[in-house]
Order: sequence, then C-alpha cells, then structure tokens
Amino acid sequence: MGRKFFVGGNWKCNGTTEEVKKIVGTLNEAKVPGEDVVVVVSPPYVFLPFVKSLLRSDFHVAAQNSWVRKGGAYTGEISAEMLVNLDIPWVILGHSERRQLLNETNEFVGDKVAYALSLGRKVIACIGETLEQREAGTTLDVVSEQTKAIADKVSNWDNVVLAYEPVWAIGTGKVASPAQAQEVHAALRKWVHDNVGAEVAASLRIIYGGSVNGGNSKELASQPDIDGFLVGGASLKPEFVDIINSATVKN
Ligand SMILES: O=C(CO)COP(=O)(O)O
Repeated sequence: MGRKFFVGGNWKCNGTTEEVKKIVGTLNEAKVPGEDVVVVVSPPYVFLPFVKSLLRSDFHVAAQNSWVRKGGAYTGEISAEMLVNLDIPWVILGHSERRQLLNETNEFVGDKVAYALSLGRKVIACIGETLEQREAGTTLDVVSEQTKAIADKVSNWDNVVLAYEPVWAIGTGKVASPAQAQEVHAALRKWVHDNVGAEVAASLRIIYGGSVNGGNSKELASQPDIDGFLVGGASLKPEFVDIINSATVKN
C-alpha cells in the first residue's frame, strides 16, 4: 500500500507578484524525487490562478481556506465551488491561525472538511495543541478531539491528509523533537485505527508542521509515522527544495 510522502508549502499571507514568480521559478528548476513525493504549494487566494499557470505540472496548488457550505453572501470568503471552477485540487482547512484568530471551532472545521470533500477537493486538515495544553498534559486529548470532529463528518478519508501542527512550534523556530512529533503521530494513527478503521489508519498520511526547515527535515522524516510536512516560513525560501528532498518511502 505505502504512504507517499507529502510536502506542502503554506505561504500564509505573504508574497508579491515578483516574489511569487521567484519562488515558483526556484521550484520549477528543482530536482526532486518525483516518484516518492507529492508537492503542494498554497499561495494566498489572489495568486492561485497565477501560480497554477506558472508552476510545473507535477506540483500542485492548494487554497488556504474555503467556505463551510455553498458560496453566496459571505463577504471575504471563497467557496469550494470556486476551487472546482478554477481546478484547484487541494485546500488547507482548520489551520491553527484560523482556529485561534478567527475562532474556527472543531465542529466548524469538521463541516468545512466534509463540504470541500463532497465537491471533490483534497483536504489538508490541520490539528494541534497550544503550549498551555501541552504543559497541562492534554495534547493527546486535544488532537483526538480535533480529529474526532473531522471523523464525525467524514466517511471517506482517501482525499484527506492530516497535518499535526503544534501551535507552540509554528513560526517560533521551536521545532518539535522527532520523538515528540513521532509520539503524537503514532497516537493519532492509533486513534484513527480504533475509531475509524485499520485500513484508513495504515493509508492516512499524517504530516508534521511547525518550524520545519532544511536542517531538521531529514531527521523528522525518518520517523515511522511522519509522512511529510506542512511548511510555513521555509516554504518561501529555496530550502523548501531541501525539505522536499528529505522525502522517505513509508511502509
Ligand atoms: O503553520 C505552519 C504551516 O501551516 C508552520 O509554519 P512555520 O513553518 O513557519 O513554523
């Protein structure tokens, strides 16, 4: 079966036309083990068609959000229907920045994931605990709850990648140690095994995000349950290519 390594670049709210051209130029020239890795970059909405038109065809694009149901009178949102229309295959949902800054709840994220999947989109679903939650020893409860809210709404996991992104590691330079990340990934896989099914648990890609860079990606990638990365800051830099090249074959 095998879980193909997955590397996503979340550009967040960054970039100008010139910067976007430069990043895509670097990616287009990069030598990567295409057989062994799926690469998806997620520019801000307004650059999506531009990036898609410039980007090499073996790499894919993702939106950073989509609305919870059919589009309409929702100022500032973009809909999954638009992603279909523009042939944008992937969408990142439930990022902690949206959970925290825009008050997206577990249930809301579960609904969004289900709606995007129902329109044939592929979803990078993000979960992760805060520093307070980790220090309180509730990490596994928090990420299980977040995963349950998705599992409650989703019956087919084929088009889901689960991104474990501890909030304390995002943009802080404080990466989870390989052992810390592996512990949570293994616990998540067990949760999926026990609550969704053995087959989904074996095939679901669980990727790590939080201060991943060209220097730490190899060791993280060697962990048995880390199936890839969701990269923020370093995805705007040439070292993103090194991260892609840390891909390992799983199972
Ligand atoms: O939030 C992230 C990816 O979605 C991680 O961000 P950093 O890689 O900048 O820590």
